[in-house]
Amino acid sequence: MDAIQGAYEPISLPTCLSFRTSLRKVRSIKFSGGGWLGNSTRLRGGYHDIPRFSVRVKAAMPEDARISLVNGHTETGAGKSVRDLSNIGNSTNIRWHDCPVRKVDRQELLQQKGCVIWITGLSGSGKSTLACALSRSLHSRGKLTYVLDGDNVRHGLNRDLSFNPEDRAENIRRIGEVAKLFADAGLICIASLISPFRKDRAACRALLPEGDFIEKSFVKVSALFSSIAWRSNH
Ligand SMILES: Nc1ncnc2c1ncn2[C@@H]1O[C@H](COP(=O)(O)OS(=O)(=O)O)[C@@H](OP(=O)(O)O)[C@H]1O
Ligand SMILES: Nc1ncnc2c1ncn2[C@@H]1O[C@H](COP(=O)(O)OP(=O)(O)O)[C@@H](O)[C@H]1O
Repeated sequence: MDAIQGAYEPISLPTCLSFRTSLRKVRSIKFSGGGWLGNSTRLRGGYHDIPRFSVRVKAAMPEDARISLVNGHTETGAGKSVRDLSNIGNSTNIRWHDCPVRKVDRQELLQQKGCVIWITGLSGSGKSTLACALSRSLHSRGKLTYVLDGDNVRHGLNRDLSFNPEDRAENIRRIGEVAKLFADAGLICIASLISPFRKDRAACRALLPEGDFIEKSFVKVSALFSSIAWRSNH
């Protein structure tokens, strides 16, 4: 797997990079290419054991600059292009704005951990039933939840999408991004989608810190729970 999984937040070129990495520990980030002299930035606090971080670059970064992550003595990431990591194209106007009220503050207020529970399974397998039962159960325990159901989202945000593989991927990508925002808001977001392709679900998982994306294949894992939930209402 690539050490650098792609842009985590919008990157405001040329001064700010923020991304996720699959490396458990990253010691420094190395810049090269574009006439740069292989600058290496040591991350404060030694090793970082979080899967994402931001780095501010003071000098202007050339378009063909490449970055690598250095993990101890090993250099990984194979010089990913900064431009490839950006999801805002050539714009230099879009910048990431941090808000002083952070996820931890919202979690503290709500007394819960924001996360995504992703329920996947075939059409008619009981995903929506399980999502609603779970939401009701958590709600009754004072937990704030929100269900993102494939059917419902296709009535609005994703009404322009069909069921071909490309549109399904886009459907899942958008819902993954919305789910990430809900989790960041401190909610327990329950996404209920067919989401048939593992790579699309993996991309959604990669948007969140480790442990904050809980995936359940409805048919295999949750059938029993669903049966109980369903029977208790029928
Ligand atoms: N091929 C095809 N043609 C017509 N309608 C279809 C098709 N596939 C799915 N559906 C219906 O769309 C509902 C939502 O699907 P999803 O958004 O969860 O699918 S996906 O994740 O994008 O694969 C889905 O809801 P559920 O039955 O609740 O899964 C279906 O009602
Ligand atoms: N555990 C269960 N046992 C029997 N029927 C169920 C169960 N869970 C859901 N159902 C029924 O199966 C149908 C499909 O459920 P639904 O939750 O809409 O599935 P999905 O969201 O995967 O399409 C509904 O009629 C629902 O009432």
